[in-house]
Amino acid sequence: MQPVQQSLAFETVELPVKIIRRYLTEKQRQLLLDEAESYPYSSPQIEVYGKLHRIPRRQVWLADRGCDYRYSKQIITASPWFHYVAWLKEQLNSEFGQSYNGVLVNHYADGTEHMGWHSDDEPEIVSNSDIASVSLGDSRDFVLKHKTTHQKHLITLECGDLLIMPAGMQSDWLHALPKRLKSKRARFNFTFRQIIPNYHKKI
Ligand SMILES: O=C(O)CCC(=O)C(=O)O
Ligand SMILES: [Fe+2]
Repeated sequence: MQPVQQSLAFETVELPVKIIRRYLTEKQRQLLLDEAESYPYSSPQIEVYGKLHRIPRRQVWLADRGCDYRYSKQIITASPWFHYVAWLKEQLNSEFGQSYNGVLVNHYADGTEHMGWHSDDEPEIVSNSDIASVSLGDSRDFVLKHKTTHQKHLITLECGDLLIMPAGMQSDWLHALPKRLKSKRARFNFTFRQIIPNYHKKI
């Protein structure tokens, strides 16, 4: 038989991030989901154009002692690590040659909860470190937008997926987790970061 001639022209799109689908096994997903139900979350108020608003999700910052984080003009003190998330941090550090010392865990109760456009470019993040993002629970769309060309990418993140945002991409790209009103289930996201210890300590 004659080989079929490929007549379609395929465009290859270079993403600014790397995705590893189903990085966590079913068992690991379950253990981490069960643990994440009991983290000490809160929904702090943040100032947007001079007005205070509660963030539209719950979050907690788990990190090594002294690795406090500043989020929208507020210092978030580190809460201690939990067993499975600490295991995952060690796993990522050894597999990807990183030195993560903190993780921001976001809990979105359903598709009404979301996160607006931003870059993870706080000055306490070690500049040559990647950010590793692990998703659990319901699938949600994650969007990227280039700051000058406005080029956009949409990636549906599913339970157990790992997304790597390489060092340097935050200066060119914004990202967001938009509302998805059809989503009725909860989603957890873990963004592992490397922070300069004691950055916010007054001398
Ligand atoms: O929930 C997500 O996938 C995005 C989280 C995020 O961008 C962040 O924590 O900075
Ligand atoms: Fe982010």
